[in-house]
Amino acid sequence: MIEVSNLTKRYRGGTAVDDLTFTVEPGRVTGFLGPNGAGKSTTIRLILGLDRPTSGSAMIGGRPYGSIERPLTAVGALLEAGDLHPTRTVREHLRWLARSNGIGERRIGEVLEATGMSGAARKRAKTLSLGMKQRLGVAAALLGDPGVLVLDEPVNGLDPEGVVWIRTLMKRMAAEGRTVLVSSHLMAEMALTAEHLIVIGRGRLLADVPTEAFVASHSGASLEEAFMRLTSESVEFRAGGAR
Ligand SMILES: Nc1ncnc2c1ncn2[C@@H]1O[C@H](COP(=O)(O)OP(=O)(O)OP(=O)(O)O)[C@@H](O)[C@H]1O
Repeated sequence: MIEVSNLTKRYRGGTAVDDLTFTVEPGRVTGFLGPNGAGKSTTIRLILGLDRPTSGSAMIGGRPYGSIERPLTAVGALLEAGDLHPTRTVREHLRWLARSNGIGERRIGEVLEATGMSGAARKRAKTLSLGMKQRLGVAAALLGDPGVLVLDEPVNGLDPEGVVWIRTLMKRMAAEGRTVLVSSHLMAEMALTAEHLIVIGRGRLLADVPTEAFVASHSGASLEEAFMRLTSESVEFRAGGAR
């Protein structure tokens, strides 16, 4: 479970996350939505201890990320700009991560298999396509067999087969009782994947609802239309002029 309580992050230029409180429950895929600049990536970075909150807290299984021993065994994360050593091979990258978390060599083969990357194990990171990098990122997230998965825009760069694969994987992980938080701009994809939604705008919570109820409350509009209506006041910039 992920618990975000009164989380606030201010930068010199303004407030990215503004008194955000929500819980991500295990056993279902939770979609994390919001227009550009809403604060999704900042929230995810705060959950993963990559940045310090100005106030409030983000807990994973009751603990801040930074205090979790062998964090890969508790939380798997896929971030938009994953850092890959360019000349390291796929297997070397996973081995390096596994070692630092006390994870055995056998698990590397398992995650390569699970992500369709077995055939690419000896490829160097710099030669991977965007879709393969995404798959490697997912393999790294799965390494520690974690109970919590946090995925920032995982569909980016994936071809249609990859999109179905990641959707199926997230649903299976949730069905196994794991906590799955996934951010995306692709509403049609979220409608198919997420059972629950957390929507933010300008750093604030706009909705924390089951996907079905969210769409139903917007008189049968598509998720995309419902999202546009909810966030229309919260977009930072709009084509054609002022807010
Ligand atoms: N390191 C930083 N310094 C200053 N401002 C920042 C920093 N990181 C993010 N921001 C600002 O915080 C706000 C939220 O950004 P964030 O990247 O979290 O939004 P997002 O919802 O992930 O956006 P997108 O959908 O475009 O990825 C933006 O206004 C952004 O400019």
